[in-house]
Amino acid sequence: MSVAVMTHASIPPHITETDHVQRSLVQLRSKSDGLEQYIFLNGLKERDPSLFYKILLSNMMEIIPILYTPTVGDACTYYSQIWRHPEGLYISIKHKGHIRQILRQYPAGTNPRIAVVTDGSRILGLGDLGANGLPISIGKLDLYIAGAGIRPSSVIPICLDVGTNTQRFIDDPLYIGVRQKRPADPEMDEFMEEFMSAVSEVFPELLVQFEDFSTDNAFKYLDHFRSRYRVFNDDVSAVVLSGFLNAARISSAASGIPLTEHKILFFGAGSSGIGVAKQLVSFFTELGMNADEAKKHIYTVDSKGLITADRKGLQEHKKFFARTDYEGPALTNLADIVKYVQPTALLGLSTIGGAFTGEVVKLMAAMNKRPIIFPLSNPVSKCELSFKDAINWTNARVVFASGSPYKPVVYEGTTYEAGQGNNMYMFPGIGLGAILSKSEHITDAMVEKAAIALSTSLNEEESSHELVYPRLDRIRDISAQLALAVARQAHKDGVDNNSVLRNLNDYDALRYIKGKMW
Ligand SMILES: NC(=O)C1=CN([C@@H]2O[C@H](COP(=O)(O)OP(=O)(O)OC[C@H]3O[C@@H](n4cnc5c(N)ncnc54)[C@H](OP(=O)(O)O)[C@@H]3O)[C@@H](O)[C@H]2O)C=CC1
Ligand SMILES: CC(=O)C(=O)O
Ligand SMILES: [Mg+2]
Repeated sequence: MSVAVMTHASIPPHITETDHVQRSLVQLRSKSDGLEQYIFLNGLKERDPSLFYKILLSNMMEIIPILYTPTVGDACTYYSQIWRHPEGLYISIKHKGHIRQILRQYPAGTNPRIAVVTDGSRILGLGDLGANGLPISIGKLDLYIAGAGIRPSSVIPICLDVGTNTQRFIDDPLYIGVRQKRPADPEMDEFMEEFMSAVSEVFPELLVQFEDFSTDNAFKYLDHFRSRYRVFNDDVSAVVLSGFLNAARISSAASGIPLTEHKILFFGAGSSGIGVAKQLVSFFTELGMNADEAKKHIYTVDSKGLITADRKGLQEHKKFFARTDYEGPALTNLADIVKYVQPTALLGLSTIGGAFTGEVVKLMAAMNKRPIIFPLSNPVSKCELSFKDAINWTNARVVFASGSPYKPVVYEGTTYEAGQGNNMYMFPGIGLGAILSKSEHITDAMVEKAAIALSTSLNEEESSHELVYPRLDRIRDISAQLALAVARQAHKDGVDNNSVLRNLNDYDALRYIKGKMW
């Protein structure tokens, strides 16, 4: 119950809604530890949801890094220890065979529209956290609410509790999940079939966002379900294309190298690295290149080094970008790979904190007037490069965006701001656009158009500061623009079902979208 409607005599006379917002913020700020702040906010949401959302909506820059990356990484790591009350849904492997019945127990009369579903197998860059992964789904949905105005009653965080391969959790007496190893593929595939069919039947209007599945399952289940259900995978569709386009503009202005001649080195070739690389190829093909030409601009690196086609036992998802033009001994050291490739852009989606060493960054700076360096792994402990080092090692010439936020850095009297290349800019708008256009599926083109809308959303002030992503406090406006782009593309792809939105001009469509925000 919010303070405004509290009438009980136990409420002191001088408690007003306005000062209670301030009081709650003071309480939050009195905690120096991020995890304690997370626990406080989590308790506030349980006690007084309307106060929680009021505080969230008016203090997004401060609160989002607690509910989301980086602090949500700690909340996941320690979720079994900090668990206080039920939130979200746990669908367990033990429910296999009767998942429909479990879902039907969800409170009657609610009509969830978006579920973020994780199986906890690759939470941020923290690995297999099993049932501790639920806060990532909760955090993403808080962003849908804050960033795109989705009603809190329309979201449903789900953790698929199928086991964990992290032995220390299985051995931990406080671990909240089932104490067993993850099932073999056939059993997991059956479980996922049953879950997707049940959840789509019980909640017919639901859009499902897969989140933080391990590489193979991320690709497999997206491919498997996307033409049958309303589903997308946030990690495969990460936010890099839009930031890269803005960064390339800045870098090209200094170097004269046109966009179509950039060379992009992906450090990390998992679900995100490969997903993002494919988006870039798709974008280059729209500029007139064929896919073979486009992929020549992209180099990928995994834990074994530069990915080349002659490598034995190469996983399926790595084959498309495997280089056929490298001859010589395997290149395993990143500095050697940078010397060989001479990239204009270095993107990190590897989960390896600090992997972009002084040597690597200085090489990038020696080769490029404005090197593009995006260390995108989350949370901060897994980020390949800190903003401070990036600025110092490049004499502030770097064009930078990281997955988790960094504070501004002062270098020789000038203050520089880090871009936050995080898919939090994308999924709220994609979800809103998909819901409002009532689209049956989320096509690649819808995601790509959202990325392009994001890249063109910078205002003059942001561009003049050479930002590559807009400021977070404009996220509502940005989400509306992305939702419009998504809805328009859904129509072109023949998957939308809302003729009202379809027939409005852009001005009225934006008003319509904003009018639907909570
Ligand atoms: N900023 C954002 O918006 C997003 C950020 N991310 C972040 O990206 C990271 C990766 O996610 P995801 O792609 O799903 O994870 P995956 O586990 O699918 O991929 C990780 C990749 O990094 C490679 N890798 C691991 N160790 C090394 C190493 N020592 N040297 C070089 N490469 C290495 C792996 O190699 P191998 O294949 O050989 O195992 C694999 O290709 C996570 O930290 C996640 O938080 C993800 C989505 C969005
Ligand atoms: C941001 C995100 O989705 C990730 O790091 O996995
Ligand atoms: Mg993710």
